[in-house]
Amino acid sequence: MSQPEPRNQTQTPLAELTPMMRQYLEIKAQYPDAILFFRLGDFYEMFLDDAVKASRILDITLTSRGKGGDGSDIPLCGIPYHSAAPYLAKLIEAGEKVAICEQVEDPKSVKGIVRREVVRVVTPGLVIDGENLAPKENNYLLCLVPQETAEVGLAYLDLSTGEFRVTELSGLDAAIAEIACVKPREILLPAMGRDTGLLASLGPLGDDCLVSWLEEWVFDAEYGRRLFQRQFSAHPESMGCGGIKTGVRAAAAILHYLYDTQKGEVAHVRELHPYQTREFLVLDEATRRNLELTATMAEGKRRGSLLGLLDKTVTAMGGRKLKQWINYPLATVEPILERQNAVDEFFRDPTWRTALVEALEGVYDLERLNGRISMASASAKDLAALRCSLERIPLLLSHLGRVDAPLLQRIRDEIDPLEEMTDLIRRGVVENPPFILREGGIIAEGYHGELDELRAISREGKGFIARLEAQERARTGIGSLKIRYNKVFGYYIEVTKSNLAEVPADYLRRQTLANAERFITPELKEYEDKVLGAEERIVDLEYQLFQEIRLQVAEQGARIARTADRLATLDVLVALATVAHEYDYCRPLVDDSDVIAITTGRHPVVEALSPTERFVANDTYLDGQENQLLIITGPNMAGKSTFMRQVAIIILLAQMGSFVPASDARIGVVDRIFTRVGASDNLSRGLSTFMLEMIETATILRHATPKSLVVLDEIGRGTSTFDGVSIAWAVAEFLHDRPEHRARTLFATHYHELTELSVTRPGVKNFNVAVREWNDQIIFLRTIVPGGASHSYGIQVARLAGLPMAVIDRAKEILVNLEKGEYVAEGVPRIARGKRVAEVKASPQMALFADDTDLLRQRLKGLAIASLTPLEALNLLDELKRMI
Ligand SMILES: Nc1ncnc2c1ncn2[C@@H]1O[C@H](COP(=O)(O)OP(=O)(O)OP(=O)(O)O)[C@@H](O)[C@H]1O
Repeated sequence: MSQPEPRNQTQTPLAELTPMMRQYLEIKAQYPDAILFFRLGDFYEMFLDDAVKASRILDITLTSRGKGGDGSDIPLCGIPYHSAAPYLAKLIEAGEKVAICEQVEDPKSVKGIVRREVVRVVTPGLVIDGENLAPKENNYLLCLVPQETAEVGLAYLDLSTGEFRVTELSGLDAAIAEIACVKPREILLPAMGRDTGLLASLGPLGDDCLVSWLEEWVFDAEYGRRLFQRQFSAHPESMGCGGIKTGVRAAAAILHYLYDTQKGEVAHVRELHPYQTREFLVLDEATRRNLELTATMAEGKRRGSLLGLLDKTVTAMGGRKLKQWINYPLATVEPILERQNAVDEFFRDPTWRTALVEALEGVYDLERLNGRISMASASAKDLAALRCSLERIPLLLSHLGRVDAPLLQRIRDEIDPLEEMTDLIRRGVVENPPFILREGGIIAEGYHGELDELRAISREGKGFIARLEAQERARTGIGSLKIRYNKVFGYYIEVTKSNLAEVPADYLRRQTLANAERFITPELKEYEDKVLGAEERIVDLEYQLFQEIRLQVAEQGARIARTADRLATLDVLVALATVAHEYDYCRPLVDDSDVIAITTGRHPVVEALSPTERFVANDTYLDGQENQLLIITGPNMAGKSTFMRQVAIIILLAQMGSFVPASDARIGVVDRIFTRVGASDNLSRGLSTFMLEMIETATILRHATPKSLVVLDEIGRGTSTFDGVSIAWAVAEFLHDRPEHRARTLFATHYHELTELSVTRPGVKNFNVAVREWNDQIIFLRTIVPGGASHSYGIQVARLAGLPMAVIDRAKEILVNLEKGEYVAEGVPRIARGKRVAEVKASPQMALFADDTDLLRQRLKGLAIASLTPLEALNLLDELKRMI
């Protein structure tokens, strides 16, 4: 959804419009690319093109209001302001921006038109309200600053949590891979990129999110420094961003956009984390997709992906952190071991894990609560949720009393119980406050003296009325006398017509009804003022006190953020231990060697998704030397792809700090995993399957290092057999022979010729996936065994797939003849039997050919070879040749 062109809202001259419409158009002109929610009393109204668009998206009635200067109706639609949230969510979900324009003066105190201002622009990348966000997903706004010659700058922010990161990447391809990993909801790009086809180079990534173009001056380095100063009170250099100037410009542009849309401070965005992708195990876009790390390839679902399997986290923060760990596995041994030690400690003690999970279960999304609190949009319910969460901390800490793993010790020491804050909210806010802030009932009894007094008056007043009623009944002797209340008259005494004679002289008449009269007394009036005044004051005071409490909590935002982060890490570590225990994983030995040795490894997702079918485990050994490149042959459907993916996933799991699905594993840390697997669905970039395959292969050959893992699945199959074999062969040689690219490689192929590489290349080893033939059927054993496969069994697999028997039989005939190298005159494989033979014979050409053969035969039969001279023999040969 790229940003629409600014529209010409109306041709009407401003002077001819009503003052309100003029005000509307003036404000709208400042927000041409947003839908303007224009506050009119209890409604947000939308006009003109906005109204047409919004009524369609929201499925609400489009009406019209007055006339424009040209006499045409002005389209209009509106939504009630107090229930705007779901409508807003729907527009954002549809990729729209919404500018919220409020009345900033009290209409009662203004003559003429009330002043209005846009107080906030909500955009898909800057959503903070819980109901618009998936709990376990981040909501990122990303900014990309491409450069011709230097590094590309990239920064992204989740405003709902305050997470803000920045990096630089070499080239647009690397940046695109990073964008695919971050999956932002909105991308900011420099306006100059409009003319250079920047959006087109982003391909489908640009279609999945809103693209907003920012003017060039926003990216000015000096302006960026000023924004850093305003937000962080620091220079980029002191924040570790000295070496990434383009990255800093991207981050600063995000700050600019934030200020421009939020109109207020965003104090919870208090840190910016610079990072380099090479600090992590690098995975390109295709590899992430192929390995189905966070979404399945076919449907893009979380369920069925690695994330879906591992996600035993119980907090939303933990869920998001786990996804980050999968997206950014580590690439150095020390921190991996640190996580492993922690997982190991939990792994050994299921009871302890259960206790921790129970304690964590009561913890709400502290990161997002913190964001809303700091942006003053948190409700009293949010504060109560914060209190509930913080109340779990003492219990959690008591469970972490004795921990050995240094990471766990750090987590324990850095989780801040924030007792004084828990105490403040407990004292200040009632246990279960209402959602609405302006109707009272929020602040707890005993928190504020004046509030308590006012409440007593209000309560007392009500008691007084009841007593007064009894007293007046007794005084007047009118049993049916009632004291009532309505909004117009306040409190009054009602006496039916039949009792009017008994009314005392001090009653003042207020209203006459058909069969009753209403009176007041000075005493009643005095109490009324007190009670009603108190109730109004209570609501105001409660709101003021609530804001004070929220502000005090906001001041501790940094502490809440740190605690939230540590709790999230704890949640992930416990989840990984739980998975390891449930699926019987082992702790891998992770080191700096070149060895990848896996004993009885399994594919974690395939294994878990088909619990009825036994998953056959396989060993793997790669060392970059004698076992550097494994050629894996075997029939279709045998399990080659599954095996190779499983090796890649086991490495990734190990580098996340997780245990792995194997009985034993040693993983020499890998710098990048490359995969070239099957046909990609990326045809929308306008490339053919083969072209794409070759582009991906080219990338691999350029970037693979001896520390990388390369997975190649049937490369070359998108072209003719001879071309395919040649390319596959040359690629394998390249990866073996070039020391700088000697990556540990798994190479699955149907070209059995490739197994011959092992004769001349010492690092190449052949393996195949074992199958057994039985009664012309094929049974998949799924075990990887040394040696090359003898057959492809493609026809047997086709039979399993249900191809008609006629086709299967015919294919077998053709295969036999192809294998014998027999061809008919036209180069078609010679046919032993079958229908086509008869058809061929019946054709006139072939009949001619048959006659010639007979003639040839007759001529040869009649020859007396012994009596031929050499010259006659030569002439005869010439004649025979001409005959055919
Ligand atoms: N080790 C295993 N144990 C049990 N089932 C397996 C195993 N490996 C693979 N499978 C199952 O076999 C099916 C086919 O596996 P896979 O796609 O890996 O075969 P392939 O050899 O790559 O086939 P093709 O050459 O046609 O791409 C998978 O759907 C998977 O469920």
